[in-house]
Amino acid sequence: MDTTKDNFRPCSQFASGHEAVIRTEKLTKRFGSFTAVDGISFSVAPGEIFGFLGANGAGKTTAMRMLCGLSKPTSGKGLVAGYDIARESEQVKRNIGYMSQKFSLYEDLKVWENIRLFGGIYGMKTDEIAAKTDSLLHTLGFEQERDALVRSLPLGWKQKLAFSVAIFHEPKIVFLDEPTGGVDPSTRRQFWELIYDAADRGITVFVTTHYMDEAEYCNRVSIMVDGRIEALDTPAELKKQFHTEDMEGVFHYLARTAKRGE
Ligand SMILES: Nc1ncnc2c1ncn2[C@@H]1O[C@H](COP(=O)(O)OP(=O)(O)OP(=O)(O)O)[C@@H](O)[C@H]1O
Repeated sequence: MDTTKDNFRPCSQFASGHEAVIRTEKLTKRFGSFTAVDGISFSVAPGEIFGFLGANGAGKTTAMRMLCGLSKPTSGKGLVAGYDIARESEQVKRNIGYMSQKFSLYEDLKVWENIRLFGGIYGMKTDEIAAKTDSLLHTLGFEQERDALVRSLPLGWKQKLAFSVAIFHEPKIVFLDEPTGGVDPSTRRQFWELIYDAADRGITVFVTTHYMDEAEYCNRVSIMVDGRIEALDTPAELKKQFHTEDMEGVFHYLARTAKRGE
């Protein structure tokens, strides 16, 4: 699939509808007297690719950890896949996939062993994992790498495999925390083709990135500054609103007021 913005699907379908798969209301996280996430409210529709942007220290990872059921909110509410992130965190975890640059595959295991391991962790049955492994390796063009140690793969291949493993159990939502960090633009585009395929199958993609070309690929983008969401709309609308030609301009306009991460 072509990931140029002109070929992208219309965004109007993602206006805040009734059937949001992620919905937050004044979601807040404090560490002592410091407010890392400051009352954020937004919703994400099924199959949407939602970009979650912000400068260093804006609060993205803290917010994402709450949405994944890994950290309890101090106040406010969050529903993910229909479950309350504070009270039903185990159900939340069962209905999502997660990938970050820091936490992904086991380098000392083979490609197929990683697939089996994560399929098991996500609750899939052994025969289902075996049946889907061949088709996954085929889709990725990794048939020859089946028995290779993950350590031996180029970074871009590892990230594609990590993403595929994170959605192997067909979760409702996949959370991606800077999934393409350190990868060259051409490999990043290939990675985004996998994201588009997942979204076409109805999987909602919630992604943080520091790359503004990737922000253009999202259906909608939110931009956090010092714990708050300062802007949220389609890339086209944001550019119009901030009178800039690209997302880089929007981001810098908002991020220049940030007190954190200086
Ligand atoms: N466990 C913690 N205790 C105290 N402060 C924390 C804790 N976790 C995060 N913070 C602070 O909360 C703020 C938001 O951090 P967070 O990691 O969520 O930002 P981020 O937007 O993901 O940044 P980056 O892009 O650099 O990853 C930062 O100032 C950070 O130092």
